[in-house]
Amino acid sequence: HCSHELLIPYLTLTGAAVLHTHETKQVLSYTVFPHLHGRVAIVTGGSKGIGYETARQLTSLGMHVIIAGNREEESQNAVRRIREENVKGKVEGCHLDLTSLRSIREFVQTFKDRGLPLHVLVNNAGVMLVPERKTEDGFETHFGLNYLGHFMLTQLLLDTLKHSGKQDSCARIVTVSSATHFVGEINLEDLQSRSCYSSHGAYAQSKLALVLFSYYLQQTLTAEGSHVTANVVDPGVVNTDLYQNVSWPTHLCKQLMSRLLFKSPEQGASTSVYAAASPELEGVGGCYLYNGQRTKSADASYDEELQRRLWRLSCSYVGIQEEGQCSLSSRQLTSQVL
Ligand SMILES: NC(=O)c1ccc[n+]([C@@H]2O[C@H](COP(=O)([O-])OP(=O)(O)OC[C@H]3O[C@@H](n4cnc5c(N)ncnc54)[C@H](O)[C@@H]3O)[C@@H](O)[C@H]2O)c1
Repeated sequence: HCSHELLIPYLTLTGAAVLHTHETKQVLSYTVFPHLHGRVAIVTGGSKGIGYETARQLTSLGMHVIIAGNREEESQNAVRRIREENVKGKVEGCHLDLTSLRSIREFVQTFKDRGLPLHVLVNNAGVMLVPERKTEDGFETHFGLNYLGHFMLTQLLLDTLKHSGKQDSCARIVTVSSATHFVGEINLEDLQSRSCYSSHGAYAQSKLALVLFSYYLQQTLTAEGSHVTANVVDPGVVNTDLYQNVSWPTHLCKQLMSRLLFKSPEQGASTSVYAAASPELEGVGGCYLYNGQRTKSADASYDEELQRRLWRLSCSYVGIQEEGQCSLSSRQLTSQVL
């Protein structure tokens, strides 16, 4: 973890340059996507950046989109801006703070109380390179928010997804990872990065964990014969606020080059929307998608033993039995982690 300090700036700049040379900054065409009227989606972190564009584009395809975010005003602004476009679907905001297991439970309860189906869950929210600090439940922030928060959210919504998916129209879980997962390492003995904290290593670990989780989830869904699919998306290098914590030289480079080399948020959301809505991916899960195409993820992400061990540990961290039932209260959980 501690030797990662230059990797994210390096990956960002080389990734952006590769993107530029291959001219892959196009927005995928949505005209081929079916109208999705009546289908319900939750987009975490849908108030800005890639998540906002994902929410906007899914709404324009006719979906009922719930923007799940931790900043009330930002979410309401996003909802207002999307509504102003006279889009075909419905959009609304709902409070969700992924750094709090209590907030995740409350969000899911509020959603379930409405009796709505759920056809698409986009696990998009994330932070990068935040200084060392803990979530409400005592987890390292990247691990707790980017990975474990989405792990918990997905687990709690799985029954609704399973009820909503049909044989010819599966419910879809779309999880946003990053090329940074290629340099990630999972340290099962120290998932909270206590022995040596590196914000770069912690971010990369959280993004690799999301890929491992998604693949294992797909295996269990297939084994059960569920009509739910799980795919992972790499949005590319996108001009968003995610880079607010990078070092000042990287920030300067980004300021100078982002317009030319980085994808716009709209372009960055293309693959998430593709994974959420494309007929080509009907019934297809367990893929790593980049620029609207299936591609290979890091070798470590296919390690089934690692997937299983991470899954088990994650279940114990959030107090969920492997069958998906809650066994521990938040209070027990906090004392266990701390
Ligand atoms: N921008 C890129 O180049 C890039 C590259 C690879 C992967 N990604 C991934 O794309 C996803 C979206 O990032 P972005 O680039 O749009 O960044 P962004 O900073 O614009 O958006 C992040 C979103 O996450 C939300 N969020 C942050 N903390 C939260 C919390 N505690 N609870 C709920 N929501 C919270 C924010 O409110 C925001 O809506 C992230 O998972 C990121 O890791 C981005």
